Amino acid sequence: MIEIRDVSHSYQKKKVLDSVSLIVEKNELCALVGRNGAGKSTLIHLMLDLLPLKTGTIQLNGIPVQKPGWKKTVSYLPEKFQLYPNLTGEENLRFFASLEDGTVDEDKLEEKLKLVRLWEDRKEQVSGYSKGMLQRLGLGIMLYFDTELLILDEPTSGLDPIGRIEILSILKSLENKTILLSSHHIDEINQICSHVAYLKDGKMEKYTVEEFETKILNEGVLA
Ligand SMILES: Nc1ncnc2c1ncn2[C@@H]1O[C@H](COP(=O)(O)OP(=O)(O)OP(=O)(O)O)[C@@H](O)[C@H]1O
Repeated sequence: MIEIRDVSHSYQKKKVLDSVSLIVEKNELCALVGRNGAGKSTLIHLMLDLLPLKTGTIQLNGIPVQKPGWKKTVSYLPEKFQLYPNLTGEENLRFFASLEDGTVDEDKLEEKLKLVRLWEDRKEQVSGYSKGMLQRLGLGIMLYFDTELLILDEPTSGLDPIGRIEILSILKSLENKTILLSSHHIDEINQICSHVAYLKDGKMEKYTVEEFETKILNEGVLA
């Protein structure tokens, strides 16, 4: 569960988030939507303690961000995940998996590579991977940690239609996950999300996908 209450953020004198509140319930898939520059990345960075939270509170699964333990509750997939191009897909996953305590769970490694449909390509250097494969590997690394809470920054950005469908179908297949993903595509929001958190002029409103389509979409907020 994500609980954001009265969060504000300014860059110099420019107020980007103005007393933003949002609850994402357990097992909910919620899209984070707003025009370019609306403050989506800023909010995500505050949620991950990548920016200092000065006003308001953010709790992830009941743990306030900045307090010990919150990092273990959440995994984040940035828009561009930095992989090692000269390592294979499997070696990349192995590297990130081992960062926690130096060990790798071999069964889990296989399970996640199969889940993101890279088992057959695991021995190939990632410099030879397509954009879609790179993004699926990033997703596999994220899922290796088995956190209940997932935050994804434009997970299908720059992918061709097939690459997007592959990412969406993996996300759709996940069980017992609470997911917040930023997106500019109503078709993908429609396919996998139940709710939309809409940022506009520094304010946040939450809608069901149906409400969002009827009330907001004619404002032309999405690509
Ligand atoms: N480090 C910074 N210093 C000053 N202004 C910033 C900084 N980071 C972001 N901004 C500004 O804050 C506003 C919100 O940016 P942010 O990246 O959070 O928006 P976004 O909704 O993620 O945009 P996009 O959809 O284009 O990724 C923008 O006007 C941006 O120019």
